[in-house]
Order: sequence, then C-alpha cells, then structure tokens
Amino acid sequence: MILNEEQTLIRDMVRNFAQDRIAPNAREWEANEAFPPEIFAEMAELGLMGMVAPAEIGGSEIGYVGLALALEEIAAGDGALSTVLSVHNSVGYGPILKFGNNEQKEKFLAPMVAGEKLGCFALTEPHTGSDASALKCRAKRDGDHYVLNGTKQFITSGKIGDTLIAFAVTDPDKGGKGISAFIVPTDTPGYIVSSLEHKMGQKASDTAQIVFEDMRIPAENLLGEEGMGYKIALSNLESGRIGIASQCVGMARAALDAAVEYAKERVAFGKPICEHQAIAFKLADMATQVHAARQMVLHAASLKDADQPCLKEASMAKVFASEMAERVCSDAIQVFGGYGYSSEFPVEKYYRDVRICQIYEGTSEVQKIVISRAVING
Ligand SMILES: CC(C)(COP(=O)(O)OP(=O)(O)OC[C@H]1O[C@@H](n2cnc3c(N)ncnc32)[C@H](O)[C@@H]1OP(=O)(O)O)[C@@H](O)C(=O)NCCC(=O)NCCSC(=O)CCS(=O)O
Repeated sequence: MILNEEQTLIRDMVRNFAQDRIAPNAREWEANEAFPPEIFAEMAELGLMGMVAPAEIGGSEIGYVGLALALEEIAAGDGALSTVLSVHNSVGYGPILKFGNNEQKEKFLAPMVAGEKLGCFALTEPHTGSDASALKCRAKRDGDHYVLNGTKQFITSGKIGDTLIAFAVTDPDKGGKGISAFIVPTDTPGYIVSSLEHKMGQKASDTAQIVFEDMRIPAENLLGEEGMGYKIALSNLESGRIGIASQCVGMARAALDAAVEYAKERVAFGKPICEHQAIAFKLADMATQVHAARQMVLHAASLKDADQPCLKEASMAKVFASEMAERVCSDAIQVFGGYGYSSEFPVEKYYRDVRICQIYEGTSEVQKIVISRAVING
C-alpha cells in the first residue's frame, strides 16, 4: 500500500516521538512496572488518544490506517505502551463511538478521546476467554440501576484505566443474546482490582483481575440495548485485532533493525557477520515477513476506513503478524548470539513482549475459527 502525504506525516511524527520519548525509557518503565502518567498527556497532545473518533467530539479523525501506522511506531519503542494505546483506541472507546447515545458520547467518549480518561475492556473471565459467550458475570436490574457481580480476568489497564466497557449476563436463558454491555467508571464503589498478573513481558502495562462486588451502575450506562452485548464485543474486537497486528509489525521491525545494525558491526571469521550468507539470508527472510505482515495490516485497516467488512482480513492480519513477530524476534536473538539473550541488548525484550500477541484479543486458534468460517461459508 502506498501511503498518502497525511499518513506519511503521521507515521514520521509518531516515529520521532517514539524514538525520542519512548524507546530510551522503555526499560525503566518495565522495571517500575508502570508508565509515567504524563506520557498519556503527551500522546493526547499529538492526537493519539482519539485517532478514530470524529472531530466533532474532539477526535483527531486520523483513521484506522493512521492508527495502524502509529501503533507500529509506538510498539517499536515499547510494546507495553502500544497495547494500552491500542486497547484505548479500539475496544476502549470504540463501543461507545459505535453504540453509545448522544449523552453517553458527551459524558464518556469526549474525555476519552481528549486523553483525559483512559479506556479499557472487560469481556474475558477466569474460566472463559475464547468461548466468549459463556460469561458468568451477572447484571441484575434494580430500579434505575444495574447491580453487577462477577470477576473479569486479564484486563489491560484494569488498574490505571478510568472507563471500562464491561460485559455481563442480563438474561441467563438466552446464551449470547442474554449478554449486555455497560460503561463502568472505574471509581465506582464495588470495582475492585483484586490482583495484577506477573508477566513474561509487557510489564509496564497492568493486566488486572477485577472483581465487581455489588457494583451499582446507573441504567443510563447500558450500551445499546439489553442483549446486544455479545455483538458489541465481537464487532469491536475486529479493530482491536488490527491494532494488535500493528503492534506485532512494530516489535518485529524493531528487532529486525537491531539485528541489521548488530550484523554490520559484529565481526566473525574476518568480516562483519552480515557478509556471511547465513546471516544475510536470515535478515532477508525477516524483512520479507515484516513487510508482508505490514501490508496485511494496512489492507485490513483500509477496509475498516472504507467501512467495508473486514472480519476475515483483521483475523488474518492478527494471526499472521503475531506468529511472524515471534519468529522474527527469535531470529533477531539468534543474530545477536549470546548477547541476544542478555538484557544488555533490546531483542530479548521484544521477544518477551511480542509472545502474548498470539493470545490476547483472540488467540491464533480463535482467528482461525473466524477465517475458516469466512472461507467455507463465503
Ligand atoms: C470463537 C468466536 C468467534 C465464536 O463466536 P460465536 O459463534 O459465538 O458468535 P457469532 O455467532 O459468530 O456472532 C454472534 C453475533 O455477533 C455478530 N458479530 C460477530 N462478529 C461481528 C462483527 N465483527 N461485526 C458485527 N457483528 C458481529 C454476529 O453476526 C452475531 O449476531 P446475530 O446473533 O447473528 O445477530 C467468538 O466467541 C470469539 O471471537 N471469541 C474470542 C473472544 C476474544 O477475543 N476474547 C478476548 C477479549 S479481550 C479481553 O476481554 C481482555 C481485555 S483486553 O485487555 O482487551
């Protein structure tokens, strides 16, 4: 895909920001297991917190291709920060953008796209991830409120986030059609961060278990109508998956760039290792795979910008990019030899950070369910 002038400008602007402000600090944020709060204000200043939202509610209207390019650049700086940004710009405020009424947009969406409130999304539960309609979390109507009880698992930004889209069963007899979606301010009494995961990578981004304990949510925070929750969840996961695929391209590209630089400097058998065909061909394969994944991501994103169906393309981009990225990051470690395994160099972090991309926001196996259905049923 050939980028237009605006898309090129966005990519270059975010690349400069990521290389100056994010990449040099990513190790420190990882050690602290936290981001400095001002990083979100800085990204908001650049229009990155409302990239797919219209200007009339304060969004930057950059679109999905712009978002994919931005996420690639942020991920090349730090995978963890790109996850938080991707979740915010897709499943975080996307459901309100698509299904919210005017009051909900004014009250919840506007502060999110301005970067004043951070978005998060809670579908997964301890006993169910892929089988997403098997939720146990309950929402019972009580006058002009719903009372939510249950546990949500692996929630990105569950601790630092401000506005959560939560899915809960309102009618247990109706399966997927008995699930509803709610806008939950995370300072609501009964919203409890019960634990934080200790992860292999992406440590600066919090991944929380959340317990809803008699959490009372005003009925006006119901998103769409009762029973629409599963549809709302699945339709927004599509853009989330393009976001995760973009991150994979970013982390893999960063690993490739690091491997190329190292291979030009490291000498073995009397010449730089990039002049040995074993390494040169490995770099060629890595570059080819990154390029192919980027094109798939940009294609899915451009369909989304054109408001065309892209369920299959989003899933294809995610499964391909996430599996490609693990291979490329592993190959980068191989190019570095023993140093690649050391935290003295960045490639071991890319490898750790990228592994989860084959799991969150729909495993590779779930993507293959979606793709195979589209291939078989048309
Ligand atoms: C495995 C699954 C794909 C199985 O899906 P189902 O067969 O149960 O669902 P469907 O019958 O296909 O769809 C139900 C309903 O939704 C409509 N739908 C589906 N996709 C879309 C779409 N892209 N756009 C619009 N509408 C859509 C579909 O037409 C049906 O509507 P009708 O009933 O016909 O009216 C699925 O369960 C699945 O994807 N599982 C994986 C879930 C997943 O990715 N979980 C991770 C969530 S991330 C999280 O919670 C952690 C927080 S994080 O930090 O993000």
